[in-house]
Amino acid sequence: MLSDTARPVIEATLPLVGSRIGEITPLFYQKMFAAHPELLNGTFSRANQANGTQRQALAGAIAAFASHLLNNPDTLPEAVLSRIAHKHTSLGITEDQYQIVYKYLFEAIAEDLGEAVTDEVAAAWTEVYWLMADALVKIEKGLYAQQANTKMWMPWRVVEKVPASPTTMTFVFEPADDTPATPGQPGQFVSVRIPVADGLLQARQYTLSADAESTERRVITTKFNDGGEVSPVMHEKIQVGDVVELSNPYGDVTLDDGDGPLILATAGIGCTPAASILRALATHGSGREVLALHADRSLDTWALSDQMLQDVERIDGARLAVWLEQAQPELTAVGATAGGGSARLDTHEGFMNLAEIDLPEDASVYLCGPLPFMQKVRSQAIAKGIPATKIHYEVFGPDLWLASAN
Ligand SMILES: NC(=O)C1=CN([C@@H]2O[C@H](COP(=O)(O)OP(=O)(O)OC[C@H]3O[C@@H](n4cnc5c(N)ncnc54)[C@H](O)[C@@H]3O)[C@@H](O)[C@H]2O)C=CC1
Repeated sequence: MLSDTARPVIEATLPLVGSRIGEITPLFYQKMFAAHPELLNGTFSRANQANGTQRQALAGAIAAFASHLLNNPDTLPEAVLSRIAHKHTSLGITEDQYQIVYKYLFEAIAEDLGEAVTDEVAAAWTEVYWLMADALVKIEKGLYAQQANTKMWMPWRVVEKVPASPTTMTFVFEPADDTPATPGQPGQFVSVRIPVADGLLQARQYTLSADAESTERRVITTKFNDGGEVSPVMHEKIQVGDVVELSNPYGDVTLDDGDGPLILATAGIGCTPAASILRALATHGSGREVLALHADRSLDTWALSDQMLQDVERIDGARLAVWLEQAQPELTAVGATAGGGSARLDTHEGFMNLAEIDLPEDASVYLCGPLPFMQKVRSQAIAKGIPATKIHYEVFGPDLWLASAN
């Protein structure tokens, strides 16, 4: 916990650090990459550096962590740390890298804040940094220890590559060596690491979209991001037979093993964790009550629609409702695809609105989709009486929800 010496210093300087964190974090990354360019080869995302989301997420995490320490002196923000640790382990982050980050972060703080960084201020913020770093290292060691192997990256061969909608592609991989694979959990992701156009290695996280528990295959569904670095290579260059590097599966937004009702609310390519959860429930013959809700632009853009509809059909207690921005005269055909199950398919126009439907009592809610979608649907769920503690959400990429909350 924060020491009695550091606490008043953090209290006094948090507003200043908070107001300058947007300037400090880019300076930090600039200094760190100048000294350690190798960190951009396979560890940090060059795209998230270029578009500024990585530094916004770091700024948000630091501010959230320091505020938490002040407001809740006896606890650590477990949810924030867990999310970061799962992302770190999927990228193979090691303990010694925290020392590198410390050095350049504190150089950036000193340079930006100048004389305001007295020895006392530096010592107090150093304490905050190591409280956070040590907690992350501990969680990350635990996550690495749970794996079936000690490797960060393993070769997997593409055995299938099929479009899941006009802009999305499902890839199925099988192991390309005899490294024992860790079974994943529905809701988890793997990092995919490939060389991009100029030969630099870049990694991205993709949710397992089916058969998450398998050790024999990994299935992901990726969206083509025009102007992106990784998905265009995946969609246009990677072919069946090619070998790519995958991490072990990570991610803490996973299906709980209770038997209570579930609401899976997704939008766009955010459908992947829900598709994986539905597949697992169908495979295990689950008797849970499941309400799957999905929002998309049109029927055509809805990736994995057939898979989701078919799995909903296989789960006795499952229903599905979709919201499509564009009116779809052919919507009734959706039920037909799923074997005549239109009675369990409810269709709406526009953005998702929970006020339009009945929700099961006492349900756990899983959200995944663009940030404004998740923020709106979370508020709608709370307005319908679902406690915030029962609402889980998965953020693809740097966690800008945290940043936007500060
Ligand atoms: N959990 C996450 O962090 C996820 C993040 N994303 C991010 O969102 C980006 C766009 O994903 P796409 O699949 O292309 O989504 P999209 O832009 O096609 O939108 C999908 C659906 O989300 C809903 N939506 C979008 N904006 C909304 C708003 N302001 N209010 C309410 N609903 C809204 C609409 O129903 C829309 O049809 C991705 O590139 C990714 O960065 C996407 C999926 C999951």
